[in-house]
Amino acid sequence: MTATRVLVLNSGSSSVKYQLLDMRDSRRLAVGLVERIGEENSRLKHTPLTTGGASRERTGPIADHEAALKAVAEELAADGLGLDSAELAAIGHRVVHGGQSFTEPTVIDDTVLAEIERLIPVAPLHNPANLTGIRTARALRPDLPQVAVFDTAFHTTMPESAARYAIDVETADAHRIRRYGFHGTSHAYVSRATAELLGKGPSEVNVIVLHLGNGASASAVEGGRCVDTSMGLTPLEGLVMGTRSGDMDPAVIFHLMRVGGMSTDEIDTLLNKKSGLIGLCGDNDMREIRRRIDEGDERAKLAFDIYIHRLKKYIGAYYAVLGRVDAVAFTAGVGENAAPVREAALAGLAGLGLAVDGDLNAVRGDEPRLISPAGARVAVAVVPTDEELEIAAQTYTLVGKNI
Ligand SMILES: Nc1ncnc2c1ncn2[C@@H]1O[C@H](COP(=O)(O)OP(=O)(O)O)[C@@H](O)[C@H]1O
Ligand SMILES: CC(=O)OP(=O)(O)O
Ligand SMILES: [Mg+2]
Repeated sequence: MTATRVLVLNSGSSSVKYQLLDMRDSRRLAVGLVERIGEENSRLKHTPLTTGGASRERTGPIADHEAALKAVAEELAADGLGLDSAELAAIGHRVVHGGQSFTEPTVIDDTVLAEIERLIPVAPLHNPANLTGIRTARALRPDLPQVAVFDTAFHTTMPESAARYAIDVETADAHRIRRYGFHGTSHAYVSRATAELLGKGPSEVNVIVLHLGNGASASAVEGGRCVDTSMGLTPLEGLVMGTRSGDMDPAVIFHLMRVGGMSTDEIDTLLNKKSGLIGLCGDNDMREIRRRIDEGDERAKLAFDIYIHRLKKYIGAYYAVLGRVDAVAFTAGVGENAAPVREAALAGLAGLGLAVDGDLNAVRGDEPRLISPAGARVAVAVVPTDEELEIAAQTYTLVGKNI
């Protein structure tokens, strides 16, 4: 029997998303999510897709990522899809920061683990969770190839003019300070799917991809290659996010230290966890913000307006970077679901050939779809991302090569 299954683990700071796929036809056998890890009210939702069985939920405290993965392994085993299966070919892991060391999916050994660990200071919310996922999976199946697929990989094609900060070159190089970019698996998948939606090959189109989840980033993709993206050394730069500030004058930090008396760690927490939408209005979920706006809440409205203003600036910037834009693609939790965000982000941009059709924008669905009016100069699309499928495909291709 040939092993054709891949388990994908996407470990976030407080969650794990997972999928088990059969790569003969990219079919999902099981999907699930563990959220609020480390809190009292953790939740595991597991959906087996082979048996037609209903989703199962576990609630109650799940202390850490190791406990989360063990619970996931138990749920899979209960459906006869356990990690001990001979049909499992590999486990694919999302790893957020690969620095300059990793530009391709990589089979994980001790050296690779050490490098992911070395990069923790530049992805403090993400790399530790990714590492725990890898270590736990390795302990459960030491014989199986474990593959790391890096968020940063797709952005390594950025030219130096976009990747470098305008700071002293020697200092930057000594500390490997440059713009790496993140969510690359999503930007790669969505830019390709957008080309397909237009009936073209990836090399034929220029696309602005707006990945708007809890973390959010924009990218300019020219003929299938990333030429700029909004996140930088860490996933803090760029757009306004659920809990992160995105762009601001770096002198705000000196000011908070000198005048505000805050420590480095306090400022780190402020900008990564207590800023963005949650810092502006107390909520980071766009659904809740829209509900509050409908009730006339001024703070929620201001938070929304700041979010949209930043998004619009990046759309304009990447329009200029690309020169010719064939499509703008919205993706991830907010991009796929929040019609008012899409409408507001492109409002007033008809002069650039950008517009949203109100009726098409209101349609919900899981398939890639156009929301621009017929005959528009630039296509505007909603393209659901699938980081797990992309990670599975890259993992399976790499493992196939190594057999
Ligand atoms: N129906 C919806 N309407 C508006 N926003 C939504 C909706 N569903 C999800 N979201 C937004 O999507 C976010 C999560 O996006 P997701 O891509 O899953 O993020 P992450 O992978 O960073 O956890 C939520 O915080 C919420 O703001
Ligand atoms: C890199 C990053 O911001 O990821 P996420 O959106 O999953 O937090
Ligand atoms: Mg995400």
